[in-house]
Amino acid sequence: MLDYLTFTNLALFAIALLLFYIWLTPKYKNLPPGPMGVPFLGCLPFMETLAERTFTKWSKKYGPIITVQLGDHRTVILNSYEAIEEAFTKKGEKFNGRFKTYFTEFASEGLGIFFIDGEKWKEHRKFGTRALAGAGMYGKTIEQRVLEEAENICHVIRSKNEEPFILEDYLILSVANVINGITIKERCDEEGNENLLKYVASVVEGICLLLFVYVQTQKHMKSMKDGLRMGNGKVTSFVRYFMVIFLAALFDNLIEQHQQQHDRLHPRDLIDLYLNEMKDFSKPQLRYFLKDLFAAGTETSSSTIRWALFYLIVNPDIQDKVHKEIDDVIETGHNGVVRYDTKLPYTKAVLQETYRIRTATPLGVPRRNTEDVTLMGYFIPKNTQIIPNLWWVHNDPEYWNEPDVFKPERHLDEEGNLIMSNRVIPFSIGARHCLGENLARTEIFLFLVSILQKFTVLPNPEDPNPPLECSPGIVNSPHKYPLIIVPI
Ligand code: HEM
Repeated sequence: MLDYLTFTNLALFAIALLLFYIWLTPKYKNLPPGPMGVPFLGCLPFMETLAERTFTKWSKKYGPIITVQLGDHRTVILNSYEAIEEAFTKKGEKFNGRFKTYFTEFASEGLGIFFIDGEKWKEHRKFGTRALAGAGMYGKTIEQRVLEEAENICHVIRSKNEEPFILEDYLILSVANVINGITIKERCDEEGNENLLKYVASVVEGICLLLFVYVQTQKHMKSMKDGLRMGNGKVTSFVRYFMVIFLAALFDNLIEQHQQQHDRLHPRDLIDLYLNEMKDFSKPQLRYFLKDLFAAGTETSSSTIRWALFYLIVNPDIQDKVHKEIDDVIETGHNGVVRYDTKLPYTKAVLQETYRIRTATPLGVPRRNTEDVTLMGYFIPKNTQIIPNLWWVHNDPEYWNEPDVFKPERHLDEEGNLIMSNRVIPFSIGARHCLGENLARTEIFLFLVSILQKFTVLPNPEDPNPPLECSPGIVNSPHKYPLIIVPI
């Protein structure tokens, strides 16, 4: 009898909860169609590890733009180039917001550039675009900085004497040091490198842990403490390095040094420029701005270089062609200087194919529409989470013949000239596309060419197949794999 009563009470409670949930959920007419979810979690229980694949599956059923409830968040997935273009380019003004979650607010405190919007974003975006191009700074050009770091990587490779080693550890530092050079003038010394390595490692760890589901369910956490205990304390250490130790200690010291030595007429780096140009200077805002540049620019670029090397290992004929093109074009042998505008169409096609086949951020970075808007005939209420499925744009067989095959030739015309396809959009599009796109393209190209100008990248005999599977998370990074790199 008691069991029967308990069961009835529980069932009534569940029904009441369900009705309450349905009552709470706002109803809109003409939303893009999509799958039904379950109360509170929405569609999260039906997601596979690689969210981009699940969205693509649903899109095949419901159309190129779909509504998916992810935990608390009403989300619209843009699953075709046309949908992304209409939203981010043609109606860009309305889609330039960033979607805010409990996590984004906690990680940014509403500062920096990545997670802000409105006038403050516009001002920092304008400033950041000029600063990352080195405009208005004294000293080396961006290209010189990148080439110095690329040379440094080549020294490291030589020092390994053809033994297998993990390139990633050095690559990520070199890429971070390029940003260092632009933002805080100096390359890190050995001690600085250690700090930087710890910081970058924790960012990477954090990025991997920020799996889709985790980000989407923040509101369901009992408390922040519970949230931070997830992942065996890794999230805690990530947050500690990310926000407290590294940010406050390193960046604040640097900002103060810059303030003391400030020479208005000779800005050396981004901090000097910031002190010169930004009307309402605030140390925390600058600290988070610097943090965003490091966090956004390290793992993405270094992963892309590693993917390119992995694909060249499994396609030695393609690597031979790259070597031949570099030899033919850069006349003075292995010490010849390469520039970003050096005409290496085949090598650039290899990179374009790498950007396509292993999209660094398969789902971009979620945006938010700042007002009610109609998109492809559907209504999208203000403050909806908007996710572009960049991975599918790069892998849709309607546009890419055999999308799983690495074919640089698909990006070349009959005369061997590079075709810049508007369907390869790893940096996203519109006014809020990647702020570091030019810097990233320059460093990825110059690092790759500098390495292949001097070395051949070989499979490791102990494990001849580099891991090519996509990894889940915000950034699609390759797994660690010891490379053997030998002089030509
Ligand atoms: C392969 C390398 C990279 C890829 C694939 C990449 C991709 C992206 C993507 C997809 C976004 C989101 C854009 C959007 O909302 O539509 C983004 C934003 C951003 N990226 Fe990158 N990125 C790379 C490298 C870099 C580098 C080197 C930097 C700077 C040092 C950088 C700084 C940023 C910043 C600051 C944002 C936020 C921009 C804003 O909100 O206005 N990225 N990136």
